[in-house]
Amino acid sequence: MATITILGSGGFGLSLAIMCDNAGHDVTVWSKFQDEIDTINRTGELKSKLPGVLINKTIKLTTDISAAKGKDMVIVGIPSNFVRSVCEEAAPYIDKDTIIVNTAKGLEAGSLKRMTEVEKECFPDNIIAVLTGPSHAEEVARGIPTTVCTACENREAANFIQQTLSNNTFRVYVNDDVIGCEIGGSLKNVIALAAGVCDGLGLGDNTKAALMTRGIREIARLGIAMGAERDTFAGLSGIGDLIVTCCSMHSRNRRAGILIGKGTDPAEAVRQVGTVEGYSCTKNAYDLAKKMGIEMPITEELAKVLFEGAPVGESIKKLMSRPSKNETESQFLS
Ligand SMILES: NC(=O)C1=CN([C@@H]2O[C@H](COP(=O)(O)OP(=O)(O)OC[C@H]3O[C@@H](n4cnc5c(N)ncnc54)[C@H](O)[C@@H]3O)[C@@H](O)[C@H]2O)C=CC1
Ligand SMILES: O=C(CO)COP(=O)(O)O
Repeated sequence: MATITILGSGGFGLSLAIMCDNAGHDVTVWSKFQDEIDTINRTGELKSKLPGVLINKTIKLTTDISAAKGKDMVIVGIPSNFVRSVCEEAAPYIDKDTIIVNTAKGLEAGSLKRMTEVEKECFPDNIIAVLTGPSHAEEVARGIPTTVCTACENREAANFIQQTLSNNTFRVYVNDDVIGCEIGGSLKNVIALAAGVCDGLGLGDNTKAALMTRGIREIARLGIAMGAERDTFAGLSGIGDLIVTCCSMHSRNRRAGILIGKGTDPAEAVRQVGTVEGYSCTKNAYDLAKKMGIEMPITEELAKVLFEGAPVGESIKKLMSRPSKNETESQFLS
């Protein structure tokens, strides 16, 4: 039995809490918002985040962040925009031997840092790991078979996370490539948003296959330039998460994209859907690509659609009329 505090009572935090509680771990969920906890206590669920899923009564719920003290593992389940502020708030209470497990997918605005880099700044003495992969909360919470991976510079800690979180319906692989796992997990949201736009426009399956295939290429191109391993992008955190997010109606990124494709203003589409990590990640990834001199044509066009009012039709035309390429020669280079 492990002692685990999950920061964030959103869909993913709650789904992991249910899974860990079912596996016999001692689980506490922290929320910044008393109303989320009151709603769960009153109704047994949090319909706004995880409709139709009952939250185990054995899970402890609190707004007191000192509940992160004395735990084997603290799982960060907060949208990326708020990871730094929540981790700074938690830092005084976190013991040095607690393993921090990041699940947030995104890059920090401004600094363009990965989430585990942000967390390392907040918890300089702790081991920081990432847990990522194709894992929609709606399915994790219902015990639908799911595979993910965990990456950490400390192999012993990664093995501990694997042993602690694996069960009959949740299979955790260890991966040694922290950068690749985080970049794949964060940037697939950009491509999923674009895939949603194509679906909203009523484009075809060929289009989506093209977007996913060329999308993982440009994600890998950026990731490799940052120090990631090429193979990682063919794994769960890369193509695995890209497939589920581009194809599932659970995906908020895809759903926001569908609204945009049907003509809703991008900022309004995000407002309607809620947590749409791919929105800010498109800007952050595009800024990072420019800074590093990496070509990311789909990300660039999506940034223009989302933030500069570029017509989607023009962006698609531009992508389709780029200079001819040899797929083999240009594999990860352009
Ligand atoms: N939902 C999913 O299927 C999965 C989500 N993730 C990632 O997990 C992270 C969290 O996503 P979800 O749980 O889906 O989000 P969500 O929208 O369901 O819930 C977000 C939760 O974060 C907390 N929160 C929001 N604003 C906050 C603030 N200012 N300060 C402190 N806490 C705040 C609240 O407890 C809120 O319920 C995201 O980065 C997402 O990409 C990763 C894998 C799967
Ligand atoms: O990361 C996810 C599934 O692995 C969740 O995707 P959305 O944020 O698009 O819902």
